[in-house]
Amino acid sequence: MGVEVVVDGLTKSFGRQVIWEDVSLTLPAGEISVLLGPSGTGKSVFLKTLVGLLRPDRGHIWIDGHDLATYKENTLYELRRLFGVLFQDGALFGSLNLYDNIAFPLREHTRKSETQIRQIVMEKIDLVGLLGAESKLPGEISGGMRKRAGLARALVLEPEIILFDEPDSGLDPVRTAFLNQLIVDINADIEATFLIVTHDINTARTVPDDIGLLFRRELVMFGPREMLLSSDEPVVRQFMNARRHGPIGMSEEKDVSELEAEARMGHDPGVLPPIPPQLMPSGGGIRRTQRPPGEWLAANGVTPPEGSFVDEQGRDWLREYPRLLKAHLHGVT
Ligand SMILES: Nc1ncnc2c1ncn2[C@@H]1O[C@H](COP(=O)(O)OP(=O)(O)OP(=O)(O)O)[C@@H](O)[C@H]1O
Repeated sequence: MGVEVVVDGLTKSFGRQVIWEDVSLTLPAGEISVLLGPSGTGKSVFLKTLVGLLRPDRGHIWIDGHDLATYKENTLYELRRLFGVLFQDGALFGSLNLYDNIAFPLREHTRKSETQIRQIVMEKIDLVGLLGAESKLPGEISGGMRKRAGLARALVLEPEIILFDEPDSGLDPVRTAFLNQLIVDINADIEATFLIVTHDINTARTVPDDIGLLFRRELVMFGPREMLLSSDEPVVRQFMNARRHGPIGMSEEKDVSELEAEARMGHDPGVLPPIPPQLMPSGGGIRRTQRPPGEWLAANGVTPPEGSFVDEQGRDWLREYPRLLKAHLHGVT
């Protein structure tokens, strides 16, 4: 099971440029969280700060009773092993084949024999669907394959927390759908804590348990997926539904005259579109940390729009989920 990450009052600036201030959130153990925000709001800086590559100005990052924000470099090294990171381009070594790339952290950070390493590497290669491609160089394979190889490498040291920096960047919609399914399946399997930075609104709407949104140097909202998908807070409604109307403009913020013009026309949060069902693990399982569809909405008295929780095959997950859960529990006991 992954670990909880508690971020408390985190602030980061470069010189006089404040990137974000007083960010507080909890990544629940074993859950999938997504961090959103317009370009340049500091999502990558947040990931780098979490993993200890950048030092925050203020605040705390609590993991297992340790505050990463105040750790000395030599102890940080140990704590960093809790993390697996999938960088945007996979960050593979161009001169090493996929096998050696994926074996690299094991050779660097463990004393495992080559036989043990082979077993782990081949298991991860199989998990990400790259069997047969082990001897290829990164330059010889597609961007999607490079990301999957990067994911295999992020998994070999059995991390408790996995950070994904725009896993869907540069991928076509079909490859993105496959990668999202892989992410959900891996979460179901290893139950680590996941944080995904993405611009892909479909990923943000269907994959996570929790969503956070950075805007104007602060964390506007962080909470259960259904809370953000049904929110009428203007910037959240605009971003979650990819609309032009709202506080976010072409460059990061709309200027005062644009906002005044919109205000004169009245606040228009737009009609809330149906809330899609959450992506389920393939193979009919349920993730241990998954919440039943509609749970947050019901607990908070929010009625979802017509057509919510219906998938592309016409299945209504408000009805489907309890059945699946029952079958799952019977299968387990
Ligand atoms: N090492 C650094 N030194 C100085 N400024 C930096 C550094 N790293 C990032 N920045 C600045 O921090 C700001 C946020 O950058 P970041 O890459 O985190 O944004 P982002 O939200 O991930 O953007 P995008 O969605 O476009 O990838 C930018 O203005 C960037 O120039």
